[in-house]
Parts: sequence; structure tokens; C-alpha cells
Amino acid sequence: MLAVHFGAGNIGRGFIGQLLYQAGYEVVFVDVNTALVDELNQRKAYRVQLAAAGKPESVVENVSALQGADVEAVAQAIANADLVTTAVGPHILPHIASAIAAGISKRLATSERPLNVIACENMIGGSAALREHVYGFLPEADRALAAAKIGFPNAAVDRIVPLQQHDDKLLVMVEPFFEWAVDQSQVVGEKPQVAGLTYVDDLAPYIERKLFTVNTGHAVIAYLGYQMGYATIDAAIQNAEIAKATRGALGETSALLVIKHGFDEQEHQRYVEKILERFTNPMLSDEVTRVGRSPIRKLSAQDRLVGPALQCTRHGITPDYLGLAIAAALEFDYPEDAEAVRIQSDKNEFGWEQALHNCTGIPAGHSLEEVVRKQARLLQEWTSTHLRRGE
Ligand SMILES: NC(=O)C1=CN([C@@H]2O[C@H](COP(=O)(O)OP(=O)(O)OC[C@H]3O[C@@H](n4cnc5c(N)ncnc54)[C@H](O)[C@@H]3O)[C@@H](O)[C@H]2O)C=CC1
Ligand SMILES: O=P(O)(O)OC[C@H]1O[C@](O)(CO)[C@@H](O)[C@@H]1O
Repeated sequence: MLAVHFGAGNIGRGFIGQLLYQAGYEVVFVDVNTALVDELNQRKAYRVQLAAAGKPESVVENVSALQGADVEAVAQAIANADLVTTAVGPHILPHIASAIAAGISKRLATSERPLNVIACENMIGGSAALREHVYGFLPEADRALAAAKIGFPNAAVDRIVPLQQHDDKLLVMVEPFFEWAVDQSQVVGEKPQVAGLTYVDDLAPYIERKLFTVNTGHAVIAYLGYQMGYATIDAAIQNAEIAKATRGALGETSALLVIKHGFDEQEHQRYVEKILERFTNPMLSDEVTRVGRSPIRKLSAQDRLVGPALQCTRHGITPDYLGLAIAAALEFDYPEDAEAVRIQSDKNEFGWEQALHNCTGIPAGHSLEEVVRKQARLLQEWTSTHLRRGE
């Protein structure tokens, strides 16, 4: 069995590639990082280490890699594949679409075998979004055939894989926990059998539970932690005020999720506690600047902060703590993050309110705007007085 996986990065190697290998797939990675592609082709294997006592390791074998620019080779691999997956980042999906379309056209010309393409990204409707991009490159004649033979089931993926800094370029350290849920209603042909992959009828509750708990909680810690001078998530969450704000924000999203999806309150609270415990893992050493990366994406109306905050206001829940994190995200001035730099320059050029509207799409006069404004003042007090670490 052959799987083509776009993105040989942290999640690609540390999660999806590992599970596919364990399920018996030969995995061909596609990446634009030449050093990574060369190393994978030279060694045909890499190590995955668990961030747990004793750092247990396993080896992923039977792997190789293609350069993303080699569209002909990538298309040929897709034509032969049994499964295609991605973990490149939401903003990269449009850039891999033409190669996937070329592969689909090649495949449809010679075979009737169904194929599923699963985007494993932190976004709602990732595979559906990729499908739109791919269809933009498919010739008219292939679209009807593709609709019957090529599935794009949406997925939710959860495993914390921080930035890697090892002498061994391929080694990847991951947390023990993982969850991969796929919408089975969109699968064509036989469902790929991968241990650790769970098929669900309705993905919405899974992805919202994950995005509005793991990613919301993480974002709250990252943006408040950055403001208060912490380098890593596990250090930041030790701060009592940050811990309180994180629990507060997850209290707001929990109330929303329980109303929206009918989750059992106690069971959901156990899920929240498990997530909070994952954030404290000192072996992950996960930088707040990684977790806070791309703040414009993270502040967008559907994403982990503004998404639940807007929905909270519609359900009578005041999103004070989410508002605090939104205010902190607007202050994330990490110079190596292009989106952070853009927000700061927008604030300078157009003012705080306009920058808030530009990033979040919160309509002028919306009650959430007032909540964020109030929390921005609170944040200023925090950071200018006793809470900035080391002062
Ligand atoms: N790291 C984590 O803990 C988790 C990440 N995710 C999601 O997984 C996705 C990937 O994240 P990471 O693995 O952390 O990022 P990463 O930066 O480690 O990996 C992304 C890889 O994609 C490659 N890439 C970039 N442009 C490409 C192109 N045009 N064609 C092929 N490959 C290309 C990069 O060279 C890199 O190797 C994101 O959507 C992220 O939100 C989801 C759950 C957990
Ligand atoms: O990968 P993104 O969307 O930039 O956000 C970082 C977040 O995603 C994760 O990498 C994985 O869920 C988390 O560690 C963090 O909440």
C-alpha cells in the first residue's frame, strides 16, 4: 500500500507518517525543504521519540521523499497511491493543489480505483477547502469523474509536536497522546484502515471540541505567556493568573460546546483536565512563539479565539477570558512572525480598533468589541505592573 503525504514536518513525520507506516503503508513524503527530502531519501527511515519517562523510541521505515517542485513525479506517485494526506499548514493548501490535480488527472486516465485525500490541518473543513483548490486546477472533463472517485473527507488531528532541535535532522519528539478523527461520510471506496484513526459520522463536534479546547487553551497560554515574558507553554501555565485565564477561557468554550453539541458536562470536564495536563509536559518544551504563530490566522472569525467568542455572545455567555486572549494576540509583536509584524504595523497605521476589525472581522459595535476593549485595558495593567516576570 502506498501513501503520499504532503509536508514532512513535525506532524507529517511525528504523527501521520508514523501511523501510516504502522498500518503497513509505504510513505512517500512530498516537501519543499530540500535538506529534509535528501535526508529522507538517504536514510529511508527516521526515529520518533516520546516525550515521556525514558523517552521511548520507535523507528518509521519504508519512507522516501519527493521534491514538491517535481510535479511530474508527485503526480505519478498520486496516480499510484492508495491514500493521500497533508500536514503543510492551512495557508499552503492552495500551493499543493495543482500537483494533486495533476495526479488525479493522471490516475483517472488509467484507473477507476477510488482515492481519498485527507487534509490533516488545524482548521475546520480542511479537506473540503483543499478540494475546492484542486477542482480549480482540474480540467472540466475530469471533474465529474473525480466527484465519484476521489474523496476529500474532513479530519481533526490532535498531537502536540513542538519545534525540533536535534543533531539528527529527522528525529522527532512527540507527546504520547494522539487523536485522528475522519468524517466517514465523505470517504469513497473502502475506508483506509489505520490503527489510531477513528471514523465518525459527524465530525463537527470532534473538530470544535478539539479546536475550541486544545487550540484555544494553547493560544490563551501562548499570547498571555508571551506578554509576561515566558518562553515555553509549560513554564507559562505555572503562572497563577495565566492558569486562571486559561481555565476561564475553557470554561467559556465548555459552556458553548455543551449547549451546541449536547456533551455531557462531567465527561467534557474530564476532557478539559486531560488537555490542561498535556500542556504541563516539561519534556515538550513547546515555545509560546510556535503556539502563537500566525496570529492573523488565529484571530480570524472561524478560528480558536474569535470563533468561540462570537458564538458565546450568541448563547448568552460573556467571553471575558477569550476577550483577554484576543487582546493579548493583538499585542503579540514577535519580530520573526510576519503576521505579528503586520498586526503591529496595522495598529500603528490605522489604530487599535481598525486592526481588531481587520484581523477578526468582528463587526463594529458588536458586544465582543467592547469585551476585547475592556480586557485590553486589563492586560495593560497586568503587563505594566506586577505580572511581567522578572520585574
Ligand atoms: N505541530 C503540531 O503539534 C500540530 C500541527 N497541526 C497542523 O499540522 C500542519 C503542519 O504543522 P507542523 O507539522 O507543525 O508544521 P511544520 O512546519 O513542522 O511542517 C510543515 C511542512 O510542510 C512543508 N511544506 C511547506 N510548503 C510546502 C509545499 N508547498 N509542498 C510540500 N510541503 C510543504 C514544510 O517544508 C514543512 O516541512 C498545520 O496545519 C498545523 O496546524 C495539527 C496538529 C498538531
Ligand atoms: O498549528 P497551529 O494551528 O499554528 O497552532 C498551534 C497549535 O496546533 C498544535 O500545534 C497542535 O494541535 C498545538 O500545539 C497548538 O495549539
